[in-house]
Amino acid sequence: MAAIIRLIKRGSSVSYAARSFSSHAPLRKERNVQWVFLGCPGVGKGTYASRLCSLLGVPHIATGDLVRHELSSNGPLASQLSEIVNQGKLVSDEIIISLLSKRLADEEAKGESGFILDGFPRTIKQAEILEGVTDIDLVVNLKLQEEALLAKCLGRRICNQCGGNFNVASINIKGENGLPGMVMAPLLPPAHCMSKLVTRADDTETVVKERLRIYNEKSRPVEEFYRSRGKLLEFDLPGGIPESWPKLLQALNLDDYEEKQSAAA
Ligand SMILES: Nc1ncnc2c1ncn2[C@@H]1O[C@H](COP(=O)(O)OP(=O)(O)O)[C@@H](O)[C@H]1O
Repeated sequence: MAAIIRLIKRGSSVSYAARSFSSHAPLRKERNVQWVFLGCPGVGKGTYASRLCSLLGVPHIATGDLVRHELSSNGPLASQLSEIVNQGKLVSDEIIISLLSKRLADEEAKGESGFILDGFPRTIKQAEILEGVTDIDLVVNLKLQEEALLAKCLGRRICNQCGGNFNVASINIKGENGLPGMVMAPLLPPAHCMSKLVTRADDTETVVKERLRIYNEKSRPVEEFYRSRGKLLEFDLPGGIPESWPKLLQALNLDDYEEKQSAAA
């Protein structure tokens, strides 16, 4: 990880580790996974990436969380960032890479290796910088239809005490025009979080629509970047967590990994 931090900081294009994972190969032991989660706002990158991180024992690094942490701690970049984030725009590559480098350095100091990146890279420039400094094994592209994305963002609630992520939306989209229907039950918080729920300032209808527009303009090309390198695993979410999680594990060849982990525990 040290090499990644140094090189990300330098913006160098030196290549780092050897390739070690293809989407259908079993997990190898030499180093932990280095995966990326792509997908539109509201698709559930954070939910599925953090579950996989717990399963695989790697840090979950979400650049959106790094930005929100900088905002809430009133760091030197806070006022500049709040304006950008609350308009649904992207933070500059320079600022994101500086926040990410700091986080990677912290993980390294804790002796962590491997990672799942969530929300990075989001531009071709970020993807090129990342490619210049380390080998990404696999990129998971989570997909949901736009109607569900909007409903999920508007229904998202966060507990301001424990940080838990919940969703009050009850989604029931009828199948039409060749698109499948979709039912997603709300993900309600436990009673002790109920009175502490907050909504993200950028989860309003206008800002979510702008974030979706920006995703299509700036981040959609990142999918092609990884598709052309044979690293993209497309995953259409079939519903909420109960339906999607087992299918995602299957797609990642991790379905019996979860059983082995619980048996070993
Ligand atoms: N890689 C990135 N590049 C630029 N801006 C970013 C990046 N990651 C996060 N941000 C900023 O933080 C905001 C919140 O990010 P995130 O929680 O990942 O949101 P989303 O739900 O839109 O995927 C983004 O709208 C953007 O302003």
